[in-house]
Amino acid sequence: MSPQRKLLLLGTFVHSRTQQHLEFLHNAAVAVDEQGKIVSIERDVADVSEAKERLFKQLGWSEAEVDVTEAAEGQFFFPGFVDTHIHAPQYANAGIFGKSSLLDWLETYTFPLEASLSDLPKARRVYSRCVRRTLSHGTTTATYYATLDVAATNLLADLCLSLGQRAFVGRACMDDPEINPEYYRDADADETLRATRQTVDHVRGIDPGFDLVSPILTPRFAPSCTREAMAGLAQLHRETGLPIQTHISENLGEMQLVRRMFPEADSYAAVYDKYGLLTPKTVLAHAVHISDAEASLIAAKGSKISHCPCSNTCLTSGPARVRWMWDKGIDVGLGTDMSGGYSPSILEAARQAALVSRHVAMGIHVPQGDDAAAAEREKERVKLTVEEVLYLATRGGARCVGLQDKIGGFEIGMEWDAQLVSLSQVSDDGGLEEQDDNDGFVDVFGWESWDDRIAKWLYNGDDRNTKRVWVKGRLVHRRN
Ligand SMILES: Nc1nc2[nH]cnc2c(=O)[nH]1
Ligand SMILES: [Zn+2]
Repeated sequence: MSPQRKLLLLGTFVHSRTQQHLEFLHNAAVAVDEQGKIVSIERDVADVSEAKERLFKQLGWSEAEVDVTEAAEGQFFFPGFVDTHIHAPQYANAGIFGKSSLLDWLETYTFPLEASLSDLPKARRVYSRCVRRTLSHGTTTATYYATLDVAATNLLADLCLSLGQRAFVGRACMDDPEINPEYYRDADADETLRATRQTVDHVRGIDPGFDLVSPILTPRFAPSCTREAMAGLAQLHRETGLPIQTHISENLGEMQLVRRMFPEADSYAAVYDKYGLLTPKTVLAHAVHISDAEASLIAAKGSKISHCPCSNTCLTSGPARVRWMWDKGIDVGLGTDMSGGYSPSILEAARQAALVSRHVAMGIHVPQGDDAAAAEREKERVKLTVEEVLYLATRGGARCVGLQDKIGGFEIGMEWDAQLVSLSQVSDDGGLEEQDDNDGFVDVFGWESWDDRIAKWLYNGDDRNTKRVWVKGRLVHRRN
């Protein structure tokens, strides 16, 4: 990799200050060192060239060693998105799910595709496209499920590193002979653990500090795993401190299966707890149907939830209740869960999170009489705002994967994982400014507040608005 250059970014910066509030830094200057760390943030800079000169002097930098990017009118810098749950091999199936729901979808579409990626050239095609595509949508950190195949999983880690995406890469573990098809399963728990260790060792070899790419222990979901495999992975977690990801309570048929297969546990969450998998470093995808007691258990264990609204709709799994999870004190991030969800975009996931929360609200029954007003208030409360879903997409996701001190916002000492967003400027005759012709369909007339511009981007934006993407200070995607 060529040595990285220092960066100076100028213009408007937008990020989450809190769960409810965005912060806008206008006429700001952000300096990033060659390690990709933010070393200076100045706001309300009156004179750009004066500020440049002063900053370079302060930092001991010379102009020649710095790449300067200035956001034009209508553009802003935003933190890179964190996808807390995505299946890289399934990228080839994005949009293909028909009328299926989870268990038949796995059997019909997913297991055959995943198994076929033991063909390494095919895996390379799918994985490199997946990483490039998600980067182009502003995903600077992705928490990936790969497949059973160690070589292909290791290849995904290699590609994340070379293409510059921050990633957690999990070799999917599935050793239960009943649920997993014969053509796509581990021989036994020993094989699961051996193969997992091979991927852990590989990633340690290519990125010893796990600075950009880290392994993640990945029991696919309880029905896919024997008790021995789950307990073995939990032991590996205790030895290595590596994070864990799995699925929970996505679908009613799946939950029935769990009840039948694990009669020793009171609930789905209790299965993971019994075998040592509910930890502060565990990300649980979906949690659509968890009970109050399960949510309390997850909160007490400090485990996180990846909300996957697009997938939960596509596979008719159900509407997950983010406000309730937050009330319980659980950290929540967003997952595309592609190809359970059709889209590789976290902006789309954020939009869908806002919409699904409205479906949750519409499902709240308003009784006649004294309780009506309280029910109406609750209906309002469960709806997620623009600010809240963008928090989920950035800082919320960063907390889920333990990177809250490194990414998700613009603070001195954090790393420059960011995107430059551009919205089309409508000219006086109702056309577009020339450079904006290919900028998607967010039209800004000029009278909108910054809050309104961000809302327009959330609801109508796409990858055409994402002009530059950086991870750890490295430019990893650019669109003209
Ligand atoms: N959405 C989703 N749920 C799962 N549960 C077990 N495997 C999967 C998967 O690949 N996708
Ligand atoms: Zn999933």
